Amino acid sequence: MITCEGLVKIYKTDEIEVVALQGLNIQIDAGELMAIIGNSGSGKSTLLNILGGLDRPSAGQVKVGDWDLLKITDKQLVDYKRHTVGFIWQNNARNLVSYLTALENVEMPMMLSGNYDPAYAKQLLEWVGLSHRMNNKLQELSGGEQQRVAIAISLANRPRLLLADEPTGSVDTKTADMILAIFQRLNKELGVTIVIVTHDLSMAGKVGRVVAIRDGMTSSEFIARNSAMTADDGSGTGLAGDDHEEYVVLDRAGRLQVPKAYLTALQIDGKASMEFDGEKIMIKAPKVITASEGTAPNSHTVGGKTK
Ligand SMILES: Nc1ncnc2c1ncn2[C@@H]1O[C@H](COP(=O)(O)OP(=O)(O)OP(=O)(O)O)[C@@H](O)[C@H]1O
Repeated sequence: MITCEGLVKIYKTDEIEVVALQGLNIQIDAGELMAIIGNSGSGKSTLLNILGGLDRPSAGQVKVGDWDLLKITDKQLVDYKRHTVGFIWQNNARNLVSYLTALENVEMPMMLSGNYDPAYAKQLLEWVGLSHRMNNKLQELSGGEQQRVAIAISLANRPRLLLADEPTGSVDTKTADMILAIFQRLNKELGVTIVIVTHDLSMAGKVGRVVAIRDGMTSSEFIARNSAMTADDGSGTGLAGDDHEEYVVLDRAGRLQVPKAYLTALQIDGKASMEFDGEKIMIKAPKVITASEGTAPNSHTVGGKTK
């Protein structure tokens, strides 16, 4: 459903340019429920905003279904946001109207977009487990309940893709589990593709695939073997355990990102030597060549003279 290839996003301000995404590749299948993790500033929200049509890519390829988000016109983008994608933020509930009921809050955007469907509004609140709180004013609901109203609203336009940026960032563990269970149900029963950006490793650990972003590029991927992944292997993500297999991501040109911790441990800086023994590829610190050792290993001789 989603294909990003060599995706670049550059933010330009008066004096500086920030390269938020530098040639990111990612493929997300229709009907997938997956998570994106990464340190602060790695480009997660930038990616999500581009996929949600809130921000424009600078270069590369980004396709969602039949939509090409690099070439899309402003008018088509409005259509895309209205019909294809739903968005959930950490503090979504802030955008809700406190003196309206939960149901009225779901109905209102439906009315504004000309798709008023009261039966569907009720069904959405049932899906998020709030049928008993439908007629309560928003201010009477807890933070977690308000976030569930926000999830119901994000589905009001029947999107095929749901993007959630830190959806459990400001709720307790029990509510976070409940929100994840709602996502799992929506994914299974409605077939909505769901992409979650999160810092919450326990949440990431409960989905089938997790993609780690580092410095604006996809660096590694964790695929579930069984269910949960919680153990920290020291690789910096805290995700690889017995339950998930970690893979390094290679782009089309064969480039990969080597974790900084590995490079530091081997004091590799700028150059490395690479060997292939028929089964494995080994990356090592370059051999230090002293004057007494003579010719450098990467030089070659032509016509008897060293070049
Ligand atoms: N509107 C903007 N203008 C200029 N720079 C920006 C803008 N938005 C993001 N950036 C920069 O782009 C980089 C990636 O930011 P982004 O918000 O995508 O990271 P993130 O991984 O979501 O971080 P966090 O987890 O802290 O939200 C950062 O260096 C950030 O400062």
